[in-house]
Order: sequence, then C-alpha cells, then structure tokens
Amino acid sequence: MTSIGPKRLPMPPGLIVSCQALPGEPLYGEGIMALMAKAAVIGGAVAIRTNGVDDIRSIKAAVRLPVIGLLKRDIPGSEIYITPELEDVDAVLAAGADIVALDVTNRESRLERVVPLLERIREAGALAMADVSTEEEGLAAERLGFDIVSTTLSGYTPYSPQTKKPDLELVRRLSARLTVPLAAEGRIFSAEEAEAAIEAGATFVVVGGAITRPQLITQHFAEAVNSRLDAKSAVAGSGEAQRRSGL
Ligand SMILES: CC(=O)N[C@H](C=O)[C@@H](O)[C@H](O)[C@H](O)COP(=O)(O)O
Repeated sequence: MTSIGPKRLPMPPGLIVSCQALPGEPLYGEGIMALMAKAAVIGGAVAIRTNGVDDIRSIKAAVRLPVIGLLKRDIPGSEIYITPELEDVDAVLAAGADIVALDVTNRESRLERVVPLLERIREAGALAMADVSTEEEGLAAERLGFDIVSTTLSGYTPYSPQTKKPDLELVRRLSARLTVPLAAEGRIFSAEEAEAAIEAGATFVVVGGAITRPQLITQHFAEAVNSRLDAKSAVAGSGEAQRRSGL
C-alpha cells in the first residue's frame, strides 16, 4: 500500500463550518456560501468546508481561512460521489482548495483507486481529508497517508450505523487509534453535541446544516414546536373527553 506521510495542517483545532448548498436548495448560487463563510469567520470557525468549483473560488476570495474543497458528482452505477475521480481532484485544486476532501470508504475498490488521487493532491502541495464511515476505513486512510480523517460518511454507507445523531462511538474508537487529526462530522446539530464530539476525542468538529442550511434549522424548530403543541392538545383533548364522559 502506498503511504505518503501527513503534513502539518494550516489551522488550529476547532470548529469547521461546512458551507454547502446544492442545486435546488434555497441558498444555492449567487455567492451566498461566500457570505455564509464570512459569517462563519466572525463566529470563530477555524476553516471552511465547501462543495463545487464556484463556491471554493468565491470563498477563497472572501475569507482568509483554509478551505477544504470537495466536488459532489453523481456517476451512474457508482455510490462514490465525494470527489470521485482524478478530474474532480484537479478541479478542486485548480479552484484553490487548501485541503481536498474525498470518499475513502471500502466500496468499489475505493481504497486502492483513491491512491492516484492522493498522489495528485500531494504533487500540488495540498492536503487530503479522508471522508470515512467506519473505524476500519479511518485506519486505512491513515495508512494511505491522508492528513486528516473525518467521520463524514458514517450513516451514509449501508454498513455503518443508520442514526439521526452524530456517530460519537466512531469518534471515540478512531481517536483512540489514529495519530493523524480526527474531525467529527455529520448530524451535529447542537453546541452540546459539538462539545461531546471534542470529549470523545475529535480535534475538529465540522458543522454544516445546523449553521448553513436554514431550511433544516427551521424544520428542527418546527418539529420541536409542533410536537409540544400536539402534546398539549392531546392533554387538553383527554381532559375534554373526561369532562364529556363525566369522569
Ligand atoms: C454525507 C454527505 O454527503 N455529507 C456532505 C459532505 O460534505 C455534506 O452534505 C454535509 O453537510 C457535511 O458533511 C456536514 O454534515 P452536517 O450537514 O450533517 O453537519
């Protein structure tokens, strides 16, 4: 297995804000992710993670933080969509990303096929972030020479735990065994969950939707409000039913 050793990261431990909007989402386009990135800087982020050439470029121009770039692209017949091919790595590098994030899961011989992509990132003098879904994949990523491992894909491969919460168990297990820095990423929706990820051993916490996808934030609050309203009307309804039945 090729191993290309880790380099020093350009940011201190802390919060990484993922500024991503896909076509069809309300905040897609118009330089809106660059504005999100500016807000993240003011709030104390140490780096920005973003998808697509336009957003990588506009965020690099707007803020001075390191940018973790990726390219989401669907390839027919493949489940790998985070920076799947060499041409995607080239596009992310050309757009100016400091760190390239890519799928390093144990699917479709990816652990072998990712090696030339990693070599290309190295040749360009950039760093590489491995998006993994299991402990085994995280350890393989370190052996391959990735500079940082992230739990991004836990819950998104069929063989990783399918939960609505962050996979803190994976953070715990990986942090006990990795020597490269670990990012906790995926479904972190509260400051308490971010704290728990640090307690579990993460060096970085990556938060996306809870900061930069207002439709998800609205849904989070709407569900909480509606479930309380439903609970109250159920209590009121049962009182009403009791009154009607003379109890
Ligand atoms: C699985 C996948 O494709 N994750 C993507 C990776 O870049 C993004 O859609 C997520 O927003 C990012 O990982 C941050 O996670 P969350 O938005 O849950 O805080």
